[in-house]
Amino acid sequence: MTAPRDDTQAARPGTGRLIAVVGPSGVGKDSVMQALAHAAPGVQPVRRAITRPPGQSGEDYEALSLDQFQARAANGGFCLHWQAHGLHYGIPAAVLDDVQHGAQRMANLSRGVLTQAAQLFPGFVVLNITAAPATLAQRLQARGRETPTDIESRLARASAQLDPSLPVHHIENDGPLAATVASALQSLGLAQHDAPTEGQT
Ligand SMILES: Nc1ncnc2c1ncn2[C@@H]1O[C@H](COP(=O)(O)OP(=O)(O)O)[C@@H](O)[C@H]1O
Ligand SMILES: O=P(O)(O)OC[C@H]1O[C@H](OP(=O)(O)OP(=O)(O)O)[C@H](O)[C@@H]1O
Repeated sequence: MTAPRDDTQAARPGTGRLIAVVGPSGVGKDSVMQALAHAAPGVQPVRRAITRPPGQSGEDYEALSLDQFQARAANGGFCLHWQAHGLHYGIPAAVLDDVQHGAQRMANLSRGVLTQAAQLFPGFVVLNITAAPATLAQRLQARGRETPTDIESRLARASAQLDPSLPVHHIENDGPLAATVASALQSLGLAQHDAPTEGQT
């Protein structure tokens, strides 16, 4: 079953796009997305479904059991889904409908589904965030959501390569978050607009 389209996010057909935010674990994807959403309210983050226990820190997600996730996937409830870190992740099918109707959305995706996502979504772009390995290790330890063993395996996955044919904006997040967000806004063309204007539907 598909949730109804969120018309508060709708713009004009032909203007929609999905910004895929990618990068290694701990690089700052969720932090950058939260700050971008604040700075550009017309580009809201996607709430992912994840087979992660509820109530863990970080992003706002829909916690599903494996059975719930698999049933949702079988019913066409996701436009994209993948597995990583021993978890299943899904992007609601309604997000594709929203973007096809002109909305701008951003989603934390696996680098492994970018080629598929580029074929599905109109206006598809990638925001690839990088940071030094020592920065990643320090941030994952400080975040404290994963065990030391999980952190090791996340760091081992850090250097996944991107398909060179994708439209990619590269951003470094080794320095202050505000500087990274300013660069991302500039690179994505969101620096001066995208705040909803009065009367806009
Ligand atoms: N520029 C930054 N400077 C300092 N800490 C940061 C910065 N960006 C993110 N963090 C912190 O690093 C940790 C990992 O960030 P997070 O957004 O969860 O990364 P990801 O979603 O890529 O795994 C969090 O504790 C976050 O507060
Ligand atoms: O294939 P990759 O590009 O390596 O990505 C694998 C997964 O890692 C991230 O998950 P999650 O947000 O749960 O972890 P993170 O916050 O530690 O990055 C990302 O959103 C993917 O779901």
